[in-house]
Amino acid sequence: MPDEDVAPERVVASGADDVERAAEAALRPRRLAEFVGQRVVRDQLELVLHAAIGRGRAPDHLLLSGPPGLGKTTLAMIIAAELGTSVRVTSGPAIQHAGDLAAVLSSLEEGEVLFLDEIHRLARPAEELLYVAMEDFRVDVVVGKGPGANAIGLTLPPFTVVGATTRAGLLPAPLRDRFGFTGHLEFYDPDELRQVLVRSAGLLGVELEVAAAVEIAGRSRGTPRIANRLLRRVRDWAQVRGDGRLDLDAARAALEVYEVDVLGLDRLDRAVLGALCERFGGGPVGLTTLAVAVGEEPETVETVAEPFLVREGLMGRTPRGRVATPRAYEHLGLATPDAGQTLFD
Ligand SMILES: Nc1ncnc2c1ncn2[C@@H]1O[C@H](COP(=O)(O)OP(=O)(O)OP(=O)(O)O)[C@@H](O)[C@H]1O
Repeated sequence: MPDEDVAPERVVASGADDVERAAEAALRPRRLAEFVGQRVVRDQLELVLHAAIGRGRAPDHLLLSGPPGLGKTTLAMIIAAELGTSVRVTSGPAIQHAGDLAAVLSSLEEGEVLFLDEIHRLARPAEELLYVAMEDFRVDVVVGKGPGANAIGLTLPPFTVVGATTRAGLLPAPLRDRFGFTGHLEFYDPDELRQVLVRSAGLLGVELEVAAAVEIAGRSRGTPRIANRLLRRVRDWAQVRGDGRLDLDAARAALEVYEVDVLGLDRLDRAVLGALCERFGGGPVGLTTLAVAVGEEPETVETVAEPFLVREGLMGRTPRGRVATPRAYEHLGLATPDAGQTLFD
């Protein structure tokens, strides 16, 4: 799970736990043509892949970057499918020692894709081993221990690393430079999310009315993972409390139960924003003070609530602390401080 997602139980958290990943697997598009949105990256990838297929060679190593839940894992699987090859999956945190990576690398078949999720979290020795493997298709395996230890160089068959990262900026330059292509995934617009939802509903075998799809899409924070999760919650509501139909009423009622508002804010987001506007007069206020006011750890406020609030233009970060924007007051149905002053001046 990406490190910024510390609260997987939030219905709007952008990360996923293992149970959810299993549910997601069934909804993954399998080919590039089924992958909704991300027109630029899709276009670029199509070129890279078709050129490699035409030459009968493994393509350059490919890096995918962007926030959690936008489709990096999905694209890695699609890349392997388009190349007609298999994919081996591992991640930075799963590789404890360089030897773990050497074992994976030396078992790769010709043309295989190695998907390295959260590549920015690889330990240094493993990273160095990866440089050599990516550049020279070679891995040095140390046999024995102490003074009698011997490094044996193994030649690897050509393969393609697909790296995924939520923090491209954290990748050391030598590692970044070994990728021949970097695709940046962007947040999806509501119409793209609506298409994701319609496709997912079809796969789940439920009928989703257009108005309900639009409603869910608008509250999904630009993220297909969240859209699919909200769809499953709406389906639950329709089954248990409704008449089974996924219509606008069901969508609104379910999202109210899960306290996801019209912008996709949940209870924590609103608590942070409410404290900022009402208790601190719109700020500026320090992160720690703000976190204490809502009974959360500063890290949770900073990594879970804040990025979306800033992206939505509801909160600003200044050198003196966090500030609420006029849009925040408007969203919470509060009078802006300026409007208040005009009343009493
Ligand atoms: N473009 C898309 N079209 C349709 N479904 C998508 C698309 N992108 C993502 N999804 C769906 O969203 C879910 C999450 O996608 P995925 O696991 O690929 O995200 P991720 O970027 O790898 O996230 P993480 O960084 O947390 O691993 C999956 O169920 C996937 O099917």
